[in-house]
Amino acid sequence: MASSRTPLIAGNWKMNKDHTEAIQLAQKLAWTLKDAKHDFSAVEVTVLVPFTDLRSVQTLVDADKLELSYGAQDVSQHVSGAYTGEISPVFLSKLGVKYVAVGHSERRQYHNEDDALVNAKSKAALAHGIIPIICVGEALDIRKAGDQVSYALAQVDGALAGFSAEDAAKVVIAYEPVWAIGTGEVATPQDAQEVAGAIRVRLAELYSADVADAVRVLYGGSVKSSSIAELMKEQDVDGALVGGASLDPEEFAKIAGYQG
Ligand SMILES: O=C[C@H](O)COP(=O)(O)O
Repeated sequence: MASSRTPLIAGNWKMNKDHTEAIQLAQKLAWTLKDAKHDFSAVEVTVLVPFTDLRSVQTLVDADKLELSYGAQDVSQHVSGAYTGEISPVFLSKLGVKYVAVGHSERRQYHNEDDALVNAKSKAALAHGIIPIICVGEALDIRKAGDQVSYALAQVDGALAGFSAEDAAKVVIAYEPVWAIGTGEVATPQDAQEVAGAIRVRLAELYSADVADAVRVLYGGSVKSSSIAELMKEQDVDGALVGGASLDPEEFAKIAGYQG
């Protein structure tokens, strides 16, 4: 990755860990990172936790003055009102949330989220000071057809429609090929670079070289401590969105410490 961007290692806990388990996991992660003398200014670490864990994690982070940041896995595009079951970006902001995953493939698949909704949610997050981690990536049939780049770029175009350059520069984009999520089948570093590089070129076309340079592009899909270092050698891969391995604090801390 280029040195101007701070790498981000984000753990997506998905629908795992209740609020008491969340405290234990976040605490264990913080201790493990501390023991490893993790330099948060060199590699940022965040955990995206279930909504019901946020208050507990916030309390722990505040009480222990942890450098670990935290976020949510989804957000409503609305601020308030008759939207049963939705969580407002205002609520997340009040809980000190730094990041929110938007358009994860599991949301797209199980909740029919489309690019227009991803766009609206990303705008809502940014409007309340929360950085969206916008997820894009192709299913296996699209990869087999060789259309992975055009597919991901269309998702990026849709997610960023109407964004100012200033707002676009703030987002994080996670390239997560669906066929690599939870399957143990990690994309090769070259696969990750192909799409991450194309996303950066598109950002330069849509906005400017400065915006393209500012945006962090993560790779996600079966990332482990054994695969992260090679992925991070790629010029346009600026970090990882880690699912299963983020539930093991020692493994996740090793991923975050990939340089060491
Ligand atoms: O958000 C994370 C991704 O879906 C990757 O999950 P995974 O590391 O379990 O494959």
